[in-house]
Amino acid sequence: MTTTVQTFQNFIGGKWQAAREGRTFANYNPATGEVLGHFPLSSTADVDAAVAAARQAFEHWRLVPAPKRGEILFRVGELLSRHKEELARIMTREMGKVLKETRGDVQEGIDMAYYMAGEGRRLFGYTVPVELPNKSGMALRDPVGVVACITPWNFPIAIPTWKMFPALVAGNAIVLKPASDTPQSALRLVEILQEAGLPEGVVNLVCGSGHEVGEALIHHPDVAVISFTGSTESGRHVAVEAAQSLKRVSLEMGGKNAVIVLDDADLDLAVEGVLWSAYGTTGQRCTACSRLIVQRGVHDHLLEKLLPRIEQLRLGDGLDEQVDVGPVINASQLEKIHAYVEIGQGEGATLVTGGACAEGEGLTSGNFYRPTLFKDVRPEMRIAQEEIFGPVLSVIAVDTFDEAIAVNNQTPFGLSSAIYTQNINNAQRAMRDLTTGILYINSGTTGAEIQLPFGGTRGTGNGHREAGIAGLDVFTEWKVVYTDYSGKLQKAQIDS
Ligand SMILES: NC(=O)C1=CN([C@@H]2O[C@H](COP(=O)(O)OP(=O)(O)OC[C@H]3O[C@@H](n4cnc5c(N)ncnc54)[C@H](OP(=O)(O)O)[C@@H]3O)[C@@H](O)[C@H]2O)C=CC1
Ligand SMILES: O=C(O)CCC(=O)C(=O)O
Repeated sequence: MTTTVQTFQNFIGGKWQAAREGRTFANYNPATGEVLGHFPLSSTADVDAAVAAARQAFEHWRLVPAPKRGEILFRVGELLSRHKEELARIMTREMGKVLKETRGDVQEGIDMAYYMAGEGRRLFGYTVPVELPNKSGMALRDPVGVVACITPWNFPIAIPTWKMFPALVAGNAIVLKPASDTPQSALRLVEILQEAGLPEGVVNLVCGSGHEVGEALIHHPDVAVISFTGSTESGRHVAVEAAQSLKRVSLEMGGKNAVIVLDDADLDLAVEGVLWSAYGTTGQRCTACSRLIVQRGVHDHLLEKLLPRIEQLRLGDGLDEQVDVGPVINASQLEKIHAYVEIGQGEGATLVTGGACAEGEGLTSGNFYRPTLFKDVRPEMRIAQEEIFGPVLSVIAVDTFDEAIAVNNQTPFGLSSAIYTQNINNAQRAMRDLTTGILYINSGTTGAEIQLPFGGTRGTGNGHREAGIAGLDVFTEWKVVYTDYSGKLQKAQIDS
């Protein structure tokens, strides 16, 4: 039996169309190696067309009252809910994480749609008293223009929605460039936006490589904002290049997140949090826990409890509801993970479990890596400093809480941290002293909610945040308006 593999298109100016040069690329299921579809391998000409369409649409969209823009997003939320299972399955096939997780990914998009729909009736600015009589002053949020959203493969629906929905409710138009590993999820999301009634040109989708499509967006003079999530290496490049034209850039990049377990912790609770934040989503979350900083008093006992749980994790195709851990995204990521395992061994860390590709029934055609645990890791080792983005956890033993705080803070990243303690004083100190964008007390390092700001310190970002009210900032320009209704030149104006 032959099955035909579908060829998909870009979405530009409200029309589905092939790449102008007619090129395509294939996308594969990381659990099975199956070809999922052919997608446009776009060039600068496609980006130019998409930006022109967005630029034109912006002039109308910015004039649509924000509550009406919000109503369209509300419909998007309803459509995403209706298609949740279908979207989750597309995502699991494209990037491998298990259905529970891809359902959660769609749910984040739904939450963001409803949250930003509400912002259509707020978009709060502020008014303050001014110095002169018969004069008022207010600050308003204006849209910025065309926003380029460049997104990674690990949250193929959620992350595009974190960027697009605040940008849209604020009145901007969009060009989305999805990761080459997950174009179909983005394509289906854009179809839903179209079905919800978004006017043509307001959202455009251009598939293709970072080196061609991404570069063309960074350098395009009509792109006002670049909202990027991905690796530190690519993010730094985006920032450097975009600086030439003083483009606004928001960056969400890597993490080296830690769970701290103190001597007074509830160890059963800690095991649960560590297990799922380290190995859930195959460790491929920017918030994944890759360091376990544990006080020596409970070190051995914690590892005794954790090890069997790691070894019991079931690997396989994420479409199987019995599976706990799906594949790694692609072969080059598999190689990178294994190279880090060799680096860890070379540095003198003790490999406790894992450390090899997984074999066995149902695993031979996919990119599976065994959940891996290192102990005797020192904070300065590369496996404790660099982002691996896979199922590898490094255990660092410490003597004191002070030492735990110092170790947590001594990496180039600062996205998410967690602490397990039953002592309120320790929890309060953690809130004060851990230099992290997100802190969890008595739960693991993952599970962000969209109504609060998301992002990190140090090399994780460049100071911006996604989600919550803060998520509107990069997509809006403050405009201050003074109105003088005295009808005459006032004294303070003459004095100044
Ligand atoms: N802090 C956060 O919020 C999050 C951070 N991440 C980080 O993302 C990384 C994993 O994602 P991954 O997709 O591998 O990251 P990449 O940086 O490789 O890719 C991210 C996006 O950037 C594009 N891109 C690549 N090179 C360029 C370029 N020169 N110019 C413009 N765009 C480019 C990619 O396109 P293409 O796919 O075609 O290469 C993709 O769309 C991890 O490091 C992870 O920590 C992930 C999720 C959340
Ligand atoms: O679950 C979370 O903390 C959100 C994670 C996320 O967005 C990511 O890892 O890319």
